[in-house]
Amino acid sequence: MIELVGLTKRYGDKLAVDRLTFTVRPGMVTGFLGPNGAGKSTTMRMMLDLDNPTAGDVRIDGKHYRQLRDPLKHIGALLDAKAMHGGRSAYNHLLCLAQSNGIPTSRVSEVLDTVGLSSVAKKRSKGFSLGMGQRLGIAGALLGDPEILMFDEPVNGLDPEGIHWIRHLMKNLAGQGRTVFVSSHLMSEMALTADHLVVIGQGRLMADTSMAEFIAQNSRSYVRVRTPDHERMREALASAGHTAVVAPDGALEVDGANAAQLGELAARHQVVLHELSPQQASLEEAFMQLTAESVEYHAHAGPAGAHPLAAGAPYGGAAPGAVPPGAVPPGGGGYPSQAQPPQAYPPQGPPPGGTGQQGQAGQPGQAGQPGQQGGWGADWQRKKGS
Ligand SMILES: Nc1ncnc2c1ncn2[C@@H]1O[C@H](COP(=O)(O)OP(=O)(O)OP(=O)(O)O)[C@@H](O)[C@H]1O
Repeated sequence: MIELVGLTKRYGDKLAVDRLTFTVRPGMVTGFLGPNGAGKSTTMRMMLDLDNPTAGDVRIDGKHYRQLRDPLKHIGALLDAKAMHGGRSAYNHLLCLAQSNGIPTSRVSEVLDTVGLSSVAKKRSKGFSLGMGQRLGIAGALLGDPEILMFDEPVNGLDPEGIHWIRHLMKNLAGQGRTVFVSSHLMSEMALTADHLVVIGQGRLMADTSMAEFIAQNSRSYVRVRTPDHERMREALASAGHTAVVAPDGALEVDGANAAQLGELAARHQVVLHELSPQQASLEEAFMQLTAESVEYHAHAGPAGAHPLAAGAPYGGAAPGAVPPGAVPPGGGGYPSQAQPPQAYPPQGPPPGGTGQQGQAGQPGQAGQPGQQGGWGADWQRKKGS
């Protein structure tokens, strides 16, 4: 379990993390989301004692990180896959970590096998691709068989097989009762992996809730209607007081009525339907809805205006909350509060000033803790059994 109480970090004028209070619980995958520069990496660094909080506190199973004996046996982390000695082989990199944390040498080959790097174990890591580096970083996190695992953008650079593998790895680790805390900008991947979400924006806590609740609370549902009798359906909708938005493919997205009501409405007006499908927003849509106002770094994709079909007023009259012209986002979400210039997400390129990920040379305590041999994995096994 990881507990944060009022955790705050200020860099000069910049309040990077603002009084964060939440608990990351065992037995589930907790996703850590936020726009670029929201403070995710800074928060994770403070959890690992790589950065000092300006105020507040963070504890790992009730202790400060620096109080942990052999920290890799308690918490394993992947923060920056490139933060390793490139001249060392993958095997030697892990061997150093193992020896300084009282972890048996045999574990090195085990984790190399787990992450699929056995065949390049003797190769220097500086020749590794991004994805291979990620795998090596993940091997380092798993080395001490810890009960808490933390991954910052773990799928970055992984191929589809690798993404599939890490998804199942995280689920399995959580299924064993471990605490798994993972940040990612890949919403589709997070939707498949995380059970619980912690969302921050500009350093502040915006949500701490289950995946299902998050999507339900931060999105609208609507019904997608496709018909060759466009005009007649439009008139039918207007007569019933429903508002519709035209999706880029010409389908109507109707709020405020369920599929059965719309099917009956169409039947009464003798409108042929080719599609009538209730839509649940995706995690990405819900995330963008919640964080729209806390996005600091906007990219601009070109001239304003979405799909040409969206240029007119929404069908069915000017209902309150109707999407204004040009506001239907690509994909046709049509959420009123996204009525702003189109934005690519995530924005391309680094934010001004960088994200400050320099110097994350692994976890403290990965070196300099010799003499803790013996009992490897015992704590974890004991806790699992208790
Ligand atoms: N060492 C530092 N010195 C000064 N400012 C920093 C430092 N580290 C981070 N910041 C600033 O703190 C804010 C939060 O950065 P952080 O890297 O934690 O965000 P993030 O949510 O991890 O972003 P991303 O998703 O882009 O990785 C940013 O404005 C960043 O520029």
